[in-house]
Amino acid sequence: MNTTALTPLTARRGGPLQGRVRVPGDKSISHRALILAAMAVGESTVTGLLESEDVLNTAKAMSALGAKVDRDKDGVWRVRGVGVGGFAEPEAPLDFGNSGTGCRLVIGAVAGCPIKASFDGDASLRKRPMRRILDPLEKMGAQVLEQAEGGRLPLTLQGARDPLPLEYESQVPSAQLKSAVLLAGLAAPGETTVIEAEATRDHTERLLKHFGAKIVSKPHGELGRRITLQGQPELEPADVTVPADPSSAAFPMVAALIVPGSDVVFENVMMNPLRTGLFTTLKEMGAKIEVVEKRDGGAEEVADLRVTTSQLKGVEVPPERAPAMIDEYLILGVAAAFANGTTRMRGLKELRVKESDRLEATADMLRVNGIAVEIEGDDLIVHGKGSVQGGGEVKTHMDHRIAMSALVMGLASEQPVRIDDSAFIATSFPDFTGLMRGLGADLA
Ligand SMILES: O=C(O)C1=C[C@@H](OP(=O)(O)O)[C@@H](O)[C@H](O)C1
Ligand SMILES: C=C(OP(=O)(O)O)C(=O)O
Repeated sequence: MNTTALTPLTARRGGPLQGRVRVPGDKSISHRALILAAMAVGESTVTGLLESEDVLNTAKAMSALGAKVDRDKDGVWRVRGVGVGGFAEPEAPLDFGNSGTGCRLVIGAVAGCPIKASFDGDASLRKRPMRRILDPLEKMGAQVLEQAEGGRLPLTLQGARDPLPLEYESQVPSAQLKSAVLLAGLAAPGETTVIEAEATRDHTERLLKHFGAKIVSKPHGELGRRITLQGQPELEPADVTVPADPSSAAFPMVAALIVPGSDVVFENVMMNPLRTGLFTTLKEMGAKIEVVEKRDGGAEEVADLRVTTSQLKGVEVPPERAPAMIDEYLILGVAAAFANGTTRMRGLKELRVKESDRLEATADMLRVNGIAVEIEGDDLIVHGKGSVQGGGEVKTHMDHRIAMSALVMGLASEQPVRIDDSAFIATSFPDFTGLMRGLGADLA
């Protein structure tokens, strides 16, 4: 990513948004499909892979670790895997750019192999906590040879020669942490168990099953899961079809809700209940989101959704919903700004350790555009007035979701909204501006 030259972009109020769109493939599933295919024996295919910078960095890492990764002319990805424990030592440091998911999951996968590998990322990723995954991985036999302060990137890991299984009670609600331990556990004999107090997205579990692993997930306590993986399976190659990413759909969806006269159909959106917290919240706010058709999309249920402009009202968002919408609070902040009344979003601690401090960033994005916002502990409180003044310039802090949220806000605010840099949108949604312009958005 070229971080020297900034590429600002401005969103202006215009006509209604209308049309039928399919947003790109789910980012979480795309990373996992590549990693598991690289750990299977034989050739897997991935159709509908999200071809964004984050995912392409994972694809490069899989090649550097010895898998054969190719893209057909028709866009299908073919991965010839090396088997569990079979990664080769990479010649150069693995660079994950802006991607926490790619980096943490691959560290987990490498931790179970007897190789040394170095991991790095951009300035945003270098600030993010890695100790949360390194602690359990060290218990499984991996050794951290070099690390920046606090266990951050860049770091060098010696994977375990004889990986140990682990029973791990996770202290943070993080699917990346759960996945790192499970991927390391693939190479360990016996059972590796992750206990989470609050269930997080379960794509790793679903895909592990799809690739032939034995894995059982049971309820644990009121909100949690206990997930047990049988180690040392021979993963079978599989075909994965990636559904549309609900976290990407969130941006044009909120745009359709707040731009007067809009009517947009979103095709094939993944409806995994551990990802649809935003849809639930928007409906509670009065959003017209209609399920046109539901289908079984293989490992995940998918639906076509029709979204029409709606007058929204403020709501309270409970903390236990956070894992099912952890990446959606920025765009929910925009919806809340256009709602009538106060929206209180509770329990947002994890937002502080994403690509940026998203709790502060959401507050700043809204404040520079005339919205009254408070942060109380881990809660974000947005005082919506039914309309937004706009006119602000939003700092994006190398964070794609700030960039897209601020642009959506500008499509319905009285004055245009400008972002300082649109480059990082490419990490998760490379054709965001093209898709939005196709619906009628004024982005220039
Ligand atoms: O596992 C994943 O694919 C992801 C998990 C979440 O991160 P955490 O595990 O850090 O909560 C989320 O924010 C990220 O965009 C993708
Ligand atoms: C937090 C995100 O991704 P990652 O952790 O993979 O950088 C995100 O996409 O919002």
